[in-house]
Amino acid sequence: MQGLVTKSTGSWYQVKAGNEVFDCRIKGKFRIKGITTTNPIAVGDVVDFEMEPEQGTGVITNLHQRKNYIIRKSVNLSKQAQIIAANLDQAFLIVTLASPRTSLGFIDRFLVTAEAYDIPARLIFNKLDLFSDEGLSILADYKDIYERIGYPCYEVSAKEGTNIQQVQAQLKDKVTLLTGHSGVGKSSLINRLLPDLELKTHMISEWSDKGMHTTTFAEMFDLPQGGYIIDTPGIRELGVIDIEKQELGHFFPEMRERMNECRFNNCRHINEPGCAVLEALDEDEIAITRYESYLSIYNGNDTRS
Ligand SMILES: Nc1nc2c(ncn2[C@@H]2O[C@H](COP(=O)(O)OP(=O)(O)OP(=O)(O)O)[C@@H](O)[C@H]2O)c(=O)[nH]1
Ligand SMILES: [Zn+2]
Repeated sequence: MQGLVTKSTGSWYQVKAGNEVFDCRIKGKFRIKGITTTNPIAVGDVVDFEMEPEQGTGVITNLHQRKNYIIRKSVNLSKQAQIIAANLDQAFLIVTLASPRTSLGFIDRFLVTAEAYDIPARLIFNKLDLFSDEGLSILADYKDIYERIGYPCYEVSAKEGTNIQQVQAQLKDKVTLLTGHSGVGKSSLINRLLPDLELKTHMISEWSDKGMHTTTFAEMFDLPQGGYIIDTPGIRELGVIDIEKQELGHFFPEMRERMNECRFNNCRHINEPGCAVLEALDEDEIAITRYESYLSIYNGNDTRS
């Protein structure tokens, strides 16, 4: 049978085929060229599996080719990576300007990651109900920075249900990763998007009862209007295997579209004469905050806030 992996604990996989869901394990080795992963199969994967009638569980026998996948780099130096999810159509970052504040550096690192994986990205500004007039004006500036370079933005209040339909409309028939650092209201927003939340809590406790619960890396939820959202509990930041310094500018759309005009084709856009990026920066065509993020990533400053 062919199915879609909707949840993974590292040793057990929940596989959806038609309207049925099966608990499956892996047999044999699944390797991906170039990286060593701690989990060979992830949420969003399409797999073939066979049922074992005695146990009532399945065995995954084949992994279908992935359109894309995102990973989390392990914190140690073993170069091991964990695949968080596969076959994404888009990724949404939930951000807040206050309580807690998402830094622009954090937003920009997320966007660079999405570009590196070639996954369209959008930003959701949550907690709209808390905004003062001053906050609203900052929000307008931020929206302008990001929409100008091709990242659609939404302003919502998960608490009050404001503008949730705009987000919902974008999710229809797509596989969407939702992410954001702790406290931004990701769970509250998911609750809004999945009216049938009882299902969510129910599934998790059922797995724990069966003793299958270890760490949940990611979980996929059916949307009532069609499509899926992927939640990544406890994952603060997405990792990219490796971005070469020379490549970094390609992952900033506003730099990408100008760098062919730089005098030197190996321009780093830092202090080179005839740099089209620096010129655009001078003329306020490129936001200074975006350029600062470029420099920060380029220099390997890993300030995570
Ligand atoms: N005022 C306001 N508070 C919100 C809104 N959305 C969420 N919150 C509050 O923000 C806090 C964090 O919300 P959660 O939904 O738990 O956030 P989370 O991103 O899932 O955070 P973690 O559970 O830590 O991962 C809670 O106290 C929510 O009630 C909103 O739109 N407006
Ligand atoms: Zn340049």
